[in-house]
Amino acid sequence: MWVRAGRTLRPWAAGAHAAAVEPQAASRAYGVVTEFKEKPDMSKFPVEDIRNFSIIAHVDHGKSTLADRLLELTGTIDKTKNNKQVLDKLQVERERGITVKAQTASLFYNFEGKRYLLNLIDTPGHVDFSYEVSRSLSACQGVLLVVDANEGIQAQTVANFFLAFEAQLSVIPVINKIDLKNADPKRVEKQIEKVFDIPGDECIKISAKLGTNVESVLQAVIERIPPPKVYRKNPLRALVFDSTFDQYRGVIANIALFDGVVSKGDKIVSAHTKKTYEVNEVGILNPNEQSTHKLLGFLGLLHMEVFNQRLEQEYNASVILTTPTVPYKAVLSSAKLIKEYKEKEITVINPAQFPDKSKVTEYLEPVVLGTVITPDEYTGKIIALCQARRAVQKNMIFIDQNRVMLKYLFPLNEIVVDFYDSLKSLSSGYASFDYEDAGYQAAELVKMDILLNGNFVEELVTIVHKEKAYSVGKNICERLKDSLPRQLFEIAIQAVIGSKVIARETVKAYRKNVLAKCYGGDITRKMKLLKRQTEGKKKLRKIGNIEVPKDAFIKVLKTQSNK
Ligand SMILES: Nc1nc2c(ncn2[C@@H]2O[C@H](COP(=O)(O)OP(=O)(O)OP(=O)(O)O)[C@@H](O)[C@H]2O)c(=O)[nH]1
Repeated sequence: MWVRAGRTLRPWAAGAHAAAVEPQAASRAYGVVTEFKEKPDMSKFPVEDIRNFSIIAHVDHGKSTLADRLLELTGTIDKTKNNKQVLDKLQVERERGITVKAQTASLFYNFEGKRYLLNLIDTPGHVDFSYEVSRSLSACQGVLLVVDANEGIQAQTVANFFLAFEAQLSVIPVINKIDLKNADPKRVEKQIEKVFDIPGDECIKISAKLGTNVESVLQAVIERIPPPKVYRKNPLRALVFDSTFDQYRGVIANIALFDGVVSKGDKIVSAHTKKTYEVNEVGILNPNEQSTHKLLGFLGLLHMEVFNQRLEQEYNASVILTTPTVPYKAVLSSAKLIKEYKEKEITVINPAQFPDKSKVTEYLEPVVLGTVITPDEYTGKIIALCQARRAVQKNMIFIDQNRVMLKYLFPLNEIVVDFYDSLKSLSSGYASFDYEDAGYQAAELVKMDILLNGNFVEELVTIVHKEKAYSVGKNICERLKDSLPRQLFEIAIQAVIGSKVIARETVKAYRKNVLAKCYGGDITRKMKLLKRQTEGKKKLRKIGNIEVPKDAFIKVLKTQSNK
């Protein structure tokens, strides 16, 4: 349910109802929803007939396709061949065929003589976007856990299941793609029993693509997921689980209603900021606007490239990429710094502000508990990869005859750039990965600067583990050398810790043939021309403005943590 509020707020009420609902207007605005024959009066819609649920799964296991079928079955959209990932509205989602942003849709479904309101939140499956999953879950009472009948349980299936389990949500296992030639739903059912302790007969076997058995999914949502607990007589209490920005209408918030009602004209207060807003509109469909939610940096290379692409495509913005960083902590020893920061332990997000070792008792780095699920044959290579990323093994079990589940404690900075890409490439795409926050651990860290002809490249300042500083520095210099276009002057690339140069590469200058027009053998004239060229280059080298192409940064980042 959406509501438009004041200049600044338009909440989407997943939990209960809102008073003023204009679904016909919404259907015109967003183009995918057919008009309702009658306007549902949401203020009277019984709370016990509402279900808030999410679809969670590993990437590509078919969440968006299942969402399409559910939208069709409930008459929310017309049944046409063009309904492919209808909830994936962003241009970048359609181009890449993945869900990036959690989307919502409200469905009405008649079952056994009753009309139910089913609020569906489609979530991204790719590991870089898992923060969207946990936020969506906070608005739900249950989930459909979709598992591919051929691939079986993967790392994000496990991670998402535990997010739902810890949030005490009802979990409905759905085995999808049973139409595939290699589908083995029985094997997947057994995996679900073994790993999640859910009785196999609770699994619903479907083909989202063909629509086979999808109706039983809707019925299970009604029968197995409880309605939200909302007390309409209490004062309004709601959780904002997403927000977007419309340049004409302001901030739009998606909310799950816990108590009370929200109506047009209401004054509402943000518990966090204590600011007051006025509700201007209320509805039940999620619009198409962009999120302005500022992020936790990028959560992986795909996340970075997708956001870059979105900013360019949707806002025509030119983007400067910097090295991804994680929030480090420093326990200060310098009395001056403690006074300045007013605390002893500080969090450092900008590497440029990383305090020097002489002013610090210890540095701390964030760690995550990672889950890898892989066919047994790749286990050796994956263990070596994890060790190279300073990870510590916590567990290793066989989840069926030839699939292994590994648990490792990783320093976050070792996986944030390209661990996922490396894992995929060394397992021919078969291994899957997910991770969850596991606090901080002490670490020997240093700040490394990159210099081009003596000038700092701000985008490439990096915090690295002491043990890896030399190889990371060398790798960045080599990568930059390969990606910087040659100039008329020589470029010195240096990796520096403090005043110590730890790696160096040189991009040779273009050599213009100044002797081209100098026919014959006047040696003194030739010497003069060459001397003038050398002096000119020296001058250029000092003042030369070295343009670093944007893709050079991406190339550097892609391989940086492999070494
Ligand atoms: N054969 C078959 N293919 C399916 C089925 N369901 C989905 N697919 C295909 O699987 C691929 C992934 O489907 P999506 O619905 O985009 O998967 P997703 O889980 O939403 O993926 P993300 O949005 O990236 O997390 C697409 O090519 C679908 O056509 C099914 O039941 N059978």
